[in-house]
Amino acid sequence: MKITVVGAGAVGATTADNIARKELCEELVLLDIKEGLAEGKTTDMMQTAQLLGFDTKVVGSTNDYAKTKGSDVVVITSGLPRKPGMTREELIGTNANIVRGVTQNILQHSPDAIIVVVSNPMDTMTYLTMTTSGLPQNKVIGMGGILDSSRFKYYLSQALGCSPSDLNATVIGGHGDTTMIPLIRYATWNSVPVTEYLSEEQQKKIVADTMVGGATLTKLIGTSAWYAPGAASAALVESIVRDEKRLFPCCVALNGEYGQKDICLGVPVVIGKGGWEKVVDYKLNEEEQGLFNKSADAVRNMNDVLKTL
Ligand SMILES: NC(=O)C1=CN([C@@H]2O[C@H](COP(=O)(O)OP(=O)(O)OC[C@H]3O[C@@H](n4cnc5c(N)ncnc54)[C@H](O)[C@@H]3O)[C@@H](O)[C@H]2O)C=CC1
Ligand SMILES: O=C([O-])CC(=O)C(=O)O
Repeated sequence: MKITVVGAGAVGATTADNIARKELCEELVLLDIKEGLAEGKTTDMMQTAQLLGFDTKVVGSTNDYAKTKGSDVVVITSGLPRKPGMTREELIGTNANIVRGVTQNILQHSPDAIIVVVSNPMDTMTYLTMTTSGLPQNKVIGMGGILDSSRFKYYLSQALGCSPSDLNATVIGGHGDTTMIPLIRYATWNSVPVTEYLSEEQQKKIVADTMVGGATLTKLIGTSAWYAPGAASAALVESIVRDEKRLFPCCVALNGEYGQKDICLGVPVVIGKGGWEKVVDYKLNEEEQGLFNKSADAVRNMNDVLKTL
C-alpha cells in the first residue's frame, strides 16, 4: 500500500503524521511545491519512528511527482488556508488552479488512485476534481463532514458533560459556515436522543457553534485548524485502506440521492477499499431537506464560479 499527501503545510503534515503512526501503508510520500519543506517534515517524522514505534517509510518530495508513482490513495491538502474574517469560499480563485494542477500531475503517475480532497472550498474542489479527473465517481471523496461531526460531538459533550466517544452525531451538507447541517434530531448519547437532555436554546447554540467551528479556530489561531482536520483525513484514509466500511459523512457526487444531482455534497456514505461505496438515506424531514436544498444551491453557485476562472 502506498499513500501520497500533497501539501506539507499544517493539515498535510498532520495527516501524514497520523497515517504514519497508524501504519496505514508501507510507503507514504509527502509532496510540496516549496523547496525542502516536505523533505524536512518527513525527516522530522522519521526521527519519531523509534520513539512512537511505527514502521511506515515516510518520504518527502519537492514537486517531484515521479516519487508518488503507484499511489493507492492521494490526499490533496495543497492550497491557501483562510485568515480570520475570510470565508472558505474566498479561497476559490487561488485554490482551484492549485487543485486542478495537482490532480493532473497525480493522475499521470497514479491513474487508479482514490483521491481525497481537503483543500477549500472543499465541496467545489471535490466537484472540480470529480469533473476533471476522469476517475470513476466513487474514487473522489471530499473530507469535511467527518471533521464537522467531530466538532459537533465535542460541543455536545461539553453541554452534556459526557465523553464524546459515547455520542453519535452527524453533519451533512456543505463544508461552509452557513452550508453545513448538524443533524441534532438524529444525535444520540448511547442510543438516547440528545434532545431528551438539552433545551431548545442549548441545541441551537450547539448547532451554531458547530457551523462556525472552523471560523472560531481561525480567529484564535490566525490561520485555520490542523489537528482535527489531520485526524479526520487519516480516519477517512484508514477506512479506505483497511476496508472498514465506516459510515462517514463525506462530500461525494450525487445522482439523485437526497434530491440532488450534478453536485458534490456531504452525505453519509460507506467508505471502503472501493472509495465511497454507497450513499445511506437518512430520511430527512421537510425542514432538514429544505436546509439541504439551500446548501446545495449555495455550493452550486460556487461551482459555477469555476467556469469563470
Ligand atoms: N476540508 C477540511 O475539512 C479542511 C480544509 N482545510 C484546507 O486545507 C488547505 C491547507 O491548509 P493548511 O495546511 O492549513 O495550509 P498551509 O498553508 O499550512 O499548507 C498548504 C501547503 O500547500 C502547499 N502548496 C501550495 N501550492 C501547491 C502546489 N501547487 N503543489 C503542492 N503544494 C502546494 C504550500 O506550499 C503549503 O505548504 C487549505 O485550503 C485549508 O482551507 C483546512 C482544514 C480543514
Ligand atoms: O475553517 C477553515 O477554513 C478550515 C476548515 O475547513 C476547517 O477547519 O473546518
